[in-house]
Amino acid sequence: MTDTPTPPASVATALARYTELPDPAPLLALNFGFARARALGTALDLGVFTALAGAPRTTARLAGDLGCDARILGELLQVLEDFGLVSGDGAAGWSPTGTARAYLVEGAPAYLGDHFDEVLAQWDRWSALTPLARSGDRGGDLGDPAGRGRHRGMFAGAFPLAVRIASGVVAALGPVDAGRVLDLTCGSGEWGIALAGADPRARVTAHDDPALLAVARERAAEFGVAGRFRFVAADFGRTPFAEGEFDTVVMAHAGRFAGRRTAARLIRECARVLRPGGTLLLADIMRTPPGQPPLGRPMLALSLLVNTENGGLPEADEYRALMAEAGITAKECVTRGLVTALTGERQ
Ligand SMILES: C[S@@+](CC[C@H](N)C(=O)[O-])C[C@H]1O[C@@H](n2cnc3c(N)ncnc32)[C@H](O)[C@@H]1O
Repeated sequence: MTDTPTPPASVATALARYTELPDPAPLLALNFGFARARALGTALDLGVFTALAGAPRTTARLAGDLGCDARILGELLQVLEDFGLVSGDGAAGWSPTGTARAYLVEGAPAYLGDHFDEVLAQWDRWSALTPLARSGDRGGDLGDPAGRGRHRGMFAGAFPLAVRIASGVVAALGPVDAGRVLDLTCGSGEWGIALAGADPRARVTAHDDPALLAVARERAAEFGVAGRFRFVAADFGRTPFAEGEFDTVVMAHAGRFAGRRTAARLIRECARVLRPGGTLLLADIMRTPPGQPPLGRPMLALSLLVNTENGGLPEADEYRALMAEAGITAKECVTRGLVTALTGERQ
């Protein structure tokens, strides 16, 4: 046996400057995160998961079917295997894993590809984060009322995620007597659907832009509650609703995109159309829900600065203050994952 030679003292000292440092692996993963997102986006663009869902295919066959270069597609499939999204191999055939079948195959009820597309479409805006950080000049249109309907993939495409949370929050709030419900800026309608599911007598008015209402209508039908829904397209600045018309009003995920001034206006509108004693359910991602871990909140806060003109993550107490100004007394507070729901009673 030969002894491993001891490096000269000067080499050992120099080496220690590199080996006795914290593990850099998390930094490398962060730095390469953009490539992972792009690889998933390209697999969705090409329709890889949808094509493989029918029957396993070899790399060569899939390349022919999708009109792709077999070498690059082969490497992409290896990456997707590494992500846990396909299994098999290039010669015997690839198949989507359970996660990919559930969320990445077009036509699946929980398909998230439209939402992911819209998130990836923020690429250029995020690439300009450095000049934004220097100048502070914001300009994204994600919260701009004029841009509504353009972000259908972002909002309606997230239904499979949102309906789980909305149902969980409604269940956590306990038995509901929702009555006449208004879901203001309802998106794909998950909150109205959750309330209609919890209260078989609830009748829901779903309000948004026509493009989003078409999605809400389909989703309400999917859940068998469309017969208790009506759909009202209107700008939230000029709604046709009467004073005190509703027992329950939902305002979900609107304030953080729109900014404080518009959120205050929306909460005043909720108060106006609620009957005295009626309930406001205000759900949003809030900055620091008491006793909750941050999860992805800091990144979402940054995303609102990148993608909206006025948006930002609000504090629950800011919403409580806006509710109080509008004549609504805050009551319960429930957090599920990233979403916090405040309830309040109209005075
Ligand atoms: C972030 S989404 C929230 C959707 C839904 N409430 C939810 O919880 O998923 C905001 C919604 O507000 C709608 N919206 C934005 N500006 C609007 C306006 N001026 N009038 C009516 N709806 C508007 C958009 O179409 C979009 O569906």
